[in-house]
Amino acid sequence: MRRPKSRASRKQQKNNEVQEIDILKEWIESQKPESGSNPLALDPLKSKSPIGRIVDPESDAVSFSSYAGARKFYELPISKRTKNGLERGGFKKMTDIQVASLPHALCGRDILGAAKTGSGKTLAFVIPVLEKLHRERWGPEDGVGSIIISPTRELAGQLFDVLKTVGKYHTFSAGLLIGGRKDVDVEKERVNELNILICTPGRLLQHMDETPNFDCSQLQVLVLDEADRILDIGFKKTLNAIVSQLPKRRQTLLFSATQTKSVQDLARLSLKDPEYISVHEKAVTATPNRLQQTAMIVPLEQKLDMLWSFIKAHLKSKILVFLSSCKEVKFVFEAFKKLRPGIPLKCLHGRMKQEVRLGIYSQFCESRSVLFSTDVASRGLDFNQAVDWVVQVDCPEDVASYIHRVGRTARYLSGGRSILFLTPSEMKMLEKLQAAKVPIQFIKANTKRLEPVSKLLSALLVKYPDMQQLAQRAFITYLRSIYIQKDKEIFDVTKLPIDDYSASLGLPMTPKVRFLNQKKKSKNESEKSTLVESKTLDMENEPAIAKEELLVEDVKDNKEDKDFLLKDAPDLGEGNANETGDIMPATRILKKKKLKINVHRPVGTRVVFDEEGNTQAPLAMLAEKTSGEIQLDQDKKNEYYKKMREELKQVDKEDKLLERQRLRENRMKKKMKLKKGQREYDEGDEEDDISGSEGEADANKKRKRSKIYFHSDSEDEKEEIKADSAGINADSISLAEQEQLALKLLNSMHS
Ligand SMILES: Nc1ncnc2c1ncn2[C@@H]1O[C@H](COP(=O)(O)OP(=O)(O)OP(=O)(O)O)[C@@H](O)[C@H]1O
Repeated sequence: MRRPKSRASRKQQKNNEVQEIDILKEWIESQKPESGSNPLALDPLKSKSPIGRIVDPESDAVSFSSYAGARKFYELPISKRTKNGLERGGFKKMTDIQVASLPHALCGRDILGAAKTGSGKTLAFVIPVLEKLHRERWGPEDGVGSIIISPTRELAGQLFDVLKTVGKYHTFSAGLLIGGRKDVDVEKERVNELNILICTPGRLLQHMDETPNFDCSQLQVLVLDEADRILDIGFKKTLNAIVSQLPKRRQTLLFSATQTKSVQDLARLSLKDPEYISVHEKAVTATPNRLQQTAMIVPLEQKLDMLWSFIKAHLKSKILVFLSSCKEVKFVFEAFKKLRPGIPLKCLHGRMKQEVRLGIYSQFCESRSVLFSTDVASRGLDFNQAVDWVVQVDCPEDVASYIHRVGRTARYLSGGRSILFLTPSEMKMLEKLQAAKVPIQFIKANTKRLEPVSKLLSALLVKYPDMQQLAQRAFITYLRSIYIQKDKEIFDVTKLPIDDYSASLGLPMTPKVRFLNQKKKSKNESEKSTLVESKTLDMENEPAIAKEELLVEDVKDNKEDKDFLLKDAPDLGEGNANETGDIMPATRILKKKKLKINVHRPVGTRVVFDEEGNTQAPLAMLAEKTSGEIQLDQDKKNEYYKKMREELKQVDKEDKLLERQRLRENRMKKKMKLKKGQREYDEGDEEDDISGSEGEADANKKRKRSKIYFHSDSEDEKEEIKADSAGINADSISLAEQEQLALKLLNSMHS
């Protein structure tokens, strides 16, 4: 048991510390590296040279060792507390980025640091943070002294662990502020007592907006890890709002494997003559040397076959698989889990609960398994036991994204391998990677060893109706992810074999993809071309059953659509949740939500009941189970579809009749409105207005007209909704009367 320290020894320790701080300050100031110099280019210190304060015994003259050429942590002007923490973490020799940046950062300069993935950038900013606050003798009453911002919650958690290790012997208080945690009220009570905050942008801004007396006015050091990501358009508004509340006099450290050089970005952070430290700029490759990278063409419809075969062939490996959407991750995970490949499977994406996310992350750190993930795991994460393989099933959005994804393997001194699946239309990506110094080898897929999985998936979808929904959503969100990509040289949704892709997921019919139809429509309008369309996009000619039964783009799906839009939309600051899942503060103006009304929805899901009254998937009734396998008789299936088509045709006929009648009524209403004139309409509006002031009444009117946004399938329906929202009561006049009136109107117009 440790004996409590006596008052005298505590006093002695304090004096020693004050002395140490004075020496550190003097040492740092006297041996500052020249601004713009590269410490990595200097010769290392001689092994037996004295370190720190050197007193000449003869003349009593005091000098300090040069720290710019330091290669080991103990050669740096840092406190004993930090040195002990580093030793505890097993850190002795510095990595290149640490050698190059720490001397500049310790003397208070702003840093723009770039180095390959897994090269030790975290310590390059954690050490200066601890040292700055230590030298300033920061205490609990001083409040927030440093803020470290990370783009994802998992990465923030990991940074917090590093801070805890290296800062173990310091007395600062530190807090992890990330979205998705329920204890925000507890956080609010304590956040003002914390000295170091590690946070995701959304949660930090939430505290700035909502926590009473939240004060960052004394901030000393701001750190942006994965700086290019935090500075990009997705976080733009949030970051601008954060920075506007921070003092301008501070040190700013930016680190990433793919650093931003945009002057505009840097201006937003008001950096002062930053040191641009890019240790691997002249390196032959942009990725770690121990990483073996391959790419191969995999047609879209074979991706799952290839992935399944790959997993089956690497059952003893730790594999990280990247897919482009949460719903794809969910579907592939659930489907492969049911097919039991013989290795534990896990999945990670931004729509999972925070505790589950952290649980999965730490489980994957500990064990050999396959983790299916979105880009939420692409940056910064350092999985304890090395990842053997990174498999990119869906093409990354750009070169930077590729570099971060593959960077989850081959970290520090370990090796690793990666494979990228490219569809034939995505081959341009290979050129872009090679141009960006990514040494990637193109290989041919060995199709002989391919284990087709789509038939198994079809059977699964019949057996588990929920899986069918998941597959449909995966299908649509994948197409949408391609559709919204910025780089149209690589991503062209019109080149995808969507029917084959749908079949490869086990889907019996290709789901309707509304945004593709819209794209098709607008293309036709702009080109004013005749109706020559590729077969793959001709969804209108699909059998009626495909339209009705498999229509899956419902309101729920809009959530996922947002997920994708986050990638390139600047709306992170205005939506409710970003990829990190952070809740955006309510004080900002919320964008008016477009309400999607799916006119087909009531018949979108066909519910069939078995004899006991349980719901069943329509095709499940036709399936037969022979020797444990589920089989569908093709004739029965065809017959079933034929019957359904006929039924639907009949319903369709009736619907069309009704629809025509409704449209006629709408046209009448419109003309009526025109005739009655704006004056009458305004009067009606004023009657409703109870605001009292003219200005407000005006604003109210505007609001009334623009408040409701509808998204409907047909222009006609939009017209109908607009008419209704303009307050015209369709019941107040009969159809016959309306027709008569319209005729009169027309006659008077032509006479
Ligand atoms: N000086 C060092 N000595 C030994 N190990 C180190 C040293 N510096 C860092 N490491 C280890 O190297 C691994 C990668 O470090 P880190 O996570 O900081 O990389 P990074 O450059 O931030 O990567 P990324 O770009 O992917 O975020 C970690 O496991 C870390 O503990």
